[in-house]
Amino acid sequence: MSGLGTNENPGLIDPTTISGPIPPAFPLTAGNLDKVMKYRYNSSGQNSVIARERLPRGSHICFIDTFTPTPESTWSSIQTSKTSHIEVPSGLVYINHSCSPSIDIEVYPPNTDGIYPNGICGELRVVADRDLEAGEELTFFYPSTEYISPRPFDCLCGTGDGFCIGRQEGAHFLEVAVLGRYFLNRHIKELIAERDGGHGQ
Ligand SMILES: C[S@@+](CC[C@H](N)C(=O)[O-])C[C@H]1O[C@@H](n2cnc3c(N)ncnc32)[C@H](O)[C@@H]1O
Repeated sequence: MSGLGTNENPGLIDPTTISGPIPPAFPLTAGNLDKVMKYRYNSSGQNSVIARERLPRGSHICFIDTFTPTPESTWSSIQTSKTSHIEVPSGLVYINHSCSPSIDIEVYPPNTDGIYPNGICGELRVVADRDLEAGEELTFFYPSTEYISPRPFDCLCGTGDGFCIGRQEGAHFLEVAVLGRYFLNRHIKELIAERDGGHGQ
């Protein structure tokens, strides 16, 4: 998620344009997300999403079934293949980036007609190596979906020097040694392999 492109997500306000809390634009009841998550305004001045209940590592949280294809990457879009992006007009847009994420987002690419089979373009799962605790923020590693983020930002995830990537700009700007710590989507692995002359992950 990121960017300078035109935001086609009606009602969504860029948190960097206003100081202070902005009410979330979407009710969590849409898509029954309220069963598993709640909103919280966090200490970094960002809207965020937290877990309602503890969920075991690797478990399914929800599918992404409410989305709008968008022609270019924006500050709030998610990349679903080398060439496709979606906006999510739901509570999922408030999931922040972390260098020690609590969830993975696996995206499914559209077919050659730009259609997402079964109307689903991705799945949210708890990361494979630790449980998600009740009240813990849902975060994912943005470079796991984004190859080049049009609006980079200084990361406030707080995981500390030596682990936090510092500036989130997309996977293109990260070394394989760093990327290798994370779940990565297929299009990111392929783009990194192309970047590195076929010798990527
Ligand atoms: C789609 S929004 C996520 C929701 C956002 N917190 C909000 O309140 O609307 C993506 C933006 O959130 C901010 N953001 C997300 N994760 C961040 C992080 N770890 N550190 C700093 N800013 C972050 C950045 O401004 C980024 O462009």
